[in-house]
Amino acid sequence: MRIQLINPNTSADMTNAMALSAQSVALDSTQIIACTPEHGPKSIECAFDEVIASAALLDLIEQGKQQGVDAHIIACFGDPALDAARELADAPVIGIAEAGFQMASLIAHRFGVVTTLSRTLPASEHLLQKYGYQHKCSGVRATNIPVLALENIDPAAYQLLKTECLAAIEEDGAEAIVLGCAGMSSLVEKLSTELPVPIIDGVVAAVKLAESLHQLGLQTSKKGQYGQRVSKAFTGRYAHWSL
Ligand SMILES: NC(=O)NC1=NC(=O)NC1=O
Repeated sequence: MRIQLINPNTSADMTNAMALSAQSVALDSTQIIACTPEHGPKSIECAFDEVIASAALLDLIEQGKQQGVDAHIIACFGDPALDAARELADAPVIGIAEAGFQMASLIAHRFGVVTTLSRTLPASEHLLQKYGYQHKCSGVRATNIPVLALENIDPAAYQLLKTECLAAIEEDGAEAIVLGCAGMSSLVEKLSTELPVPIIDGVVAAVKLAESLHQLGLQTSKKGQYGQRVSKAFTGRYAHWSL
């Protein structure tokens, strides 16, 4: 199968790092097609970043659809444009936050989320409520590590991340941890050896969910919410979306 792995920010190094994680768990028969938008923010850390990134993200979804990919992964913890992408796509579209929550809910009574800037906490809390996992989450914690500081993370920042994970476990009662940023994907192995609970990265969780859906022959339902978008004209830079 072919999985389109979309990093919605424009940092190619981050795309490459998450592609390595994805490939490390993918079946031999799975091809990971990693892509980065040409336009948009270098990282997504607030509502403005997310909205701007979403337009280019949807162009990539359409590109993947035309290429006939078997699944799309939106590899940003805010799951930006996930519903819109599902209106466009026929293949499954998986957001890494939803994938991480789902995997955590299968192996722990309560899981914690440890993310980047504190201003992204409401977004994570919103997704927990939207997906129906609020009752299984022991709490969402921020490290205040900027997304791009996760690339080649320095020892002080890593220690900060580990400390928040330990606090989630010891103070909040987290029995598993979902890492709240695609940029943390390369840190799962090290954290897993140093922390007493399962550590879940939404990127690799999304890859395995995509493979399962493909093997079961399940695609996005086009009835109702994710049915074809409403036909209308678009103007200016979005004229290509006219339907
Ligand atoms: N919580 C986050 O900040 N998530 C993210 N921002 C990005 O640019 N990529 C992420 O995964």
